[in-house]
Amino acid sequence: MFDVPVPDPAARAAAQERLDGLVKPLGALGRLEEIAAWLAAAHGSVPPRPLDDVRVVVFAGDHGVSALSAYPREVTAAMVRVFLAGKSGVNVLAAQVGARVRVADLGVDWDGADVPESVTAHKIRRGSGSIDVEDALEPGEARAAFEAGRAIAREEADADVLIPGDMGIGNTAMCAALVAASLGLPAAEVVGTGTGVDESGLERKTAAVAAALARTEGRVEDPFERLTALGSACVAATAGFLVEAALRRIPVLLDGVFSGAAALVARDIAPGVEQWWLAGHRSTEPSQAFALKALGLEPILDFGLRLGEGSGAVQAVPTLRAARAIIADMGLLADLA
Ligand SMILES: O=C(O)c1ccc[n+]([C@@H]2O[C@H](COP(=O)([O-])O)[C@@H](O)[C@H]2O)c1
Ligand SMILES: Cc1cc2nc[nH]c2cc1C
Repeated sequence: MFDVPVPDPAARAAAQERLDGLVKPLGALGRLEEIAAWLAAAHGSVPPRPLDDVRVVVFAGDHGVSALSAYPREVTAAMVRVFLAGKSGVNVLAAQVGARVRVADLGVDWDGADVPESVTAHKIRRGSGSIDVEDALEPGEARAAFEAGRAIAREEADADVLIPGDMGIGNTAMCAALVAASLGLPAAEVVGTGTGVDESGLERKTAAVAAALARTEGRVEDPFERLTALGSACVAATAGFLVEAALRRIPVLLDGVFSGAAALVARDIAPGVEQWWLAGHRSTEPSQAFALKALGLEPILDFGLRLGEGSGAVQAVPTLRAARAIIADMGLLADLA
């Protein structure tokens, strides 16, 4: 069991009092005020710390159901090299807001011989089982991956905000299955087009997710069993990363469908962790919408993004900085001449 801390209620109350006294009509900065109070509670200070140190960790892994993607399995490993070269979407978007990007290979199906040890240090396995016909992970691997994700969060514990990203061809089918199993939803409601499958691709994907749910029915109540049956090493690690971030009082901006699926499982493992999260953006995947609704999170941005990698969440960083700025720098009504 985890003793999840509660974001500081005194800092939240002090932030709210200051927000109410700022030189504006009461509540006129809307959602920005909510975010400012949330950030103050998470950092335990008014104003919150400047968000100078924002870090993205891209959890990479292959999936047994990669044939359900619009792109070939080999893209996952190739993209690890793109992240390292600084040329991915999230590298470029993170650079815009001064965020750092780290990639962690939890389960890519390659040897990655010439990538830095820091990338593969927490590797659990190569690929995962094809969840429509077999378990994703061997017994014990879900917990090992969860612990690996916790270790990664400990390595990044100086951050002011953490962002989980993802790279893995086929991972949207895995996410749909995890979300469906977590919330008791049918495959047809949660499966989306991922990287852009056509109508027949969507049918095949829905059938595979339905088969995965039928195969594992009755044994996915336990979150670690759910990760073993339907998840992957990278999503289990992300759940561990989210839990450890909350234990260390680090606020998190969730990204797309992969974040949402990991977050649902993390919340089942450690209830209360969701208080440490904001949803950076709404992705196009239906299972992300279900996950965010169940977590009580309203996305900050809605740009129709479906890239993953952490790319949507990094774009919400300026909004968090704006929320901090109002509380740090605006004048007070009481000082009006
Ligand atoms: O973040 C999202 O919501 C999202 C939606 C669609 C696709 N993706 C990315 O695309 C890959 C998974 O798509 P697919 O079609 O291969 O399952 C994976 O690398 C994700 O990061 C991500
Ligand atoms: C090129 C490419 C980049 C990605 N980044 C995240 N998912 C991806 C899927 C593809 C196909």
